[in-house]
Amino acid sequence: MTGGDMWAGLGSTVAGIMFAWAMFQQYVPLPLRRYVAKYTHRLMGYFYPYIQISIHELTGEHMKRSEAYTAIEAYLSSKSSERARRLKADIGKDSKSMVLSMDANEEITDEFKGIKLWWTLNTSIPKTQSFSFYPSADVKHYYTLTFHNLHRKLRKLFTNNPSENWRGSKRSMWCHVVFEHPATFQTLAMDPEKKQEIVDDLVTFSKGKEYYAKVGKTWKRGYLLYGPPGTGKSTMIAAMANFLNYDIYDLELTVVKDNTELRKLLIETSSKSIIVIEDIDCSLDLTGQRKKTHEEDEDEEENDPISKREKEEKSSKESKVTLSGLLNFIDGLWSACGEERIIIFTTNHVEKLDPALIRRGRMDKHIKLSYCSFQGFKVLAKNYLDLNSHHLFPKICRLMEETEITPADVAENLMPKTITGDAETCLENLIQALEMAKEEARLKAVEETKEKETSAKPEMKDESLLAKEEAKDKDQAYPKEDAKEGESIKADEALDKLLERETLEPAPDV
Ligand SMILES: Nc1ncnc2c1ncn2[C@@H]1O[C@H](COP(=O)(O)OP(=O)(O)OP(=O)(O)O)[C@@H](O)[C@H]1O
Repeated sequence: MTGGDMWAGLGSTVAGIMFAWAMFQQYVPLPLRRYVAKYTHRLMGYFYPYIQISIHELTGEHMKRSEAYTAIEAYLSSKSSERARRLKADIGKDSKSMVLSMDANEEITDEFKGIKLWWTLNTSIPKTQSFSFYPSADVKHYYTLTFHNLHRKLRKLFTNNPSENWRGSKRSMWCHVVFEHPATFQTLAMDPEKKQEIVDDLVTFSKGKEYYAKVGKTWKRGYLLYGPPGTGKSTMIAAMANFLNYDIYDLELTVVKDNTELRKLLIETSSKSIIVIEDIDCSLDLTGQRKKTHEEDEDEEENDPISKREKEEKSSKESKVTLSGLLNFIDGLWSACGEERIIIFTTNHVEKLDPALIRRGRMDKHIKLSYCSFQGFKVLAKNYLDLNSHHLFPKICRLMEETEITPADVAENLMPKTITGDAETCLENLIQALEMAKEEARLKAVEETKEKETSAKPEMKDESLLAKEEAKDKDQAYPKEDAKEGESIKADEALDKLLERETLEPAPDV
């Protein structure tokens, strides 16, 4: 086939397609055309793995300029002058400077959190004007943002206590950033069986839509994560979110004004999300609020006017969320708005929490995160040093049985401190840290025993003094008429000696 034949063949194919398209548009009824269009789009979707988002310049009934369009224009302004080939010049707001922006049908490549994006400025021309060469006032502009389907769902981390650079809309009480924590259940140092149990629980929950509907329960689940600092509570939340592909709402209770605001925040959370209240024991004086009666408060205030004023000032700044408000948040009627939600409380002091807050049904699963076990260490050794075994492992195992160390401390020691730092040095660092922890624990125990002894002694002395005073009182109240002065002095001396002996004897263990 010659080049000329090929071009002639291609030309007639294109003409054939265009003719068929014109026939289709003219003679096929609209509902059928729509039906065909719908399925062609779906089919195209399999081959075209990109997502496109259009942001139109004029929106709404009154065709007002969209805020989003203006924001994108401003955002792209500097990028356009650097990267676009065809630029549009305009006079700036101050009428002195020239503002450059991308021209119609121009494309700019951009990057967001490592994801490649394309911005295009498009024009849509009304059908009646399609063949006019002159710009028309009816020509509408819109930006198109294109990115790969893979990045369609970026997990988000929301907060109700944002710092300056957090994004959010004026209407929402939550602000967000893209959630990018790398933690997974694989990298979590924990006993494998316990870990598997949690994973199974999450899978059962996420597939439980019908089950929850059948038993008449809202599709939500509460987890209480408790344990000492550095045992992986926050890390586990991140692993859960990554595993389930859920967003996280990090609820800072101390900045929530009152129960009404708490309810509003709850309503604004989306499905497929984890709502977290970290350090719940520090967030609110929940136990105090319940136990302290009103009368007690009044008594205290009357006795101390300064404390009353201080309290008033403090309470005007502090959150007025109450325990009952929080209980309502977890399982009140409003908590049923939305589904597939997990609520997590974390605490370092589970014993401080009001039992009502963490009873089963509210916090369905209580997960204790504890000091690092040898199994946990092996996970970290694999993560940090790519080691499955080492001749120092048995020593580490023995030390871990003898002392307590958090996974955070183990992780810190397993991180090479220099570029040339090898696995052996890291393991030796860990052994050193374990030996230090063991020694510290021993010294602490000695210190505690001493403290117990000293705190027990004054008590005994006090009791003895009391006995002495009582005896004296008795003597004064019922003076023995026949007792001679010398005898009474002797009795006192004997009592003193007795007391001296008692205070010198070691105190019994309490
Ligand atoms: N179980 C664990 N598995 C893997 N890494 C862990 C684990 N626990 C802690 N770490 C490491 O220690 C760091 C601190 O842990 P994390 O913040 O999750 O602890 P926490 O229990 O939430 O502490 P806190 O109570 O102080 O908030 C993490 O960034 C992680 O690198």
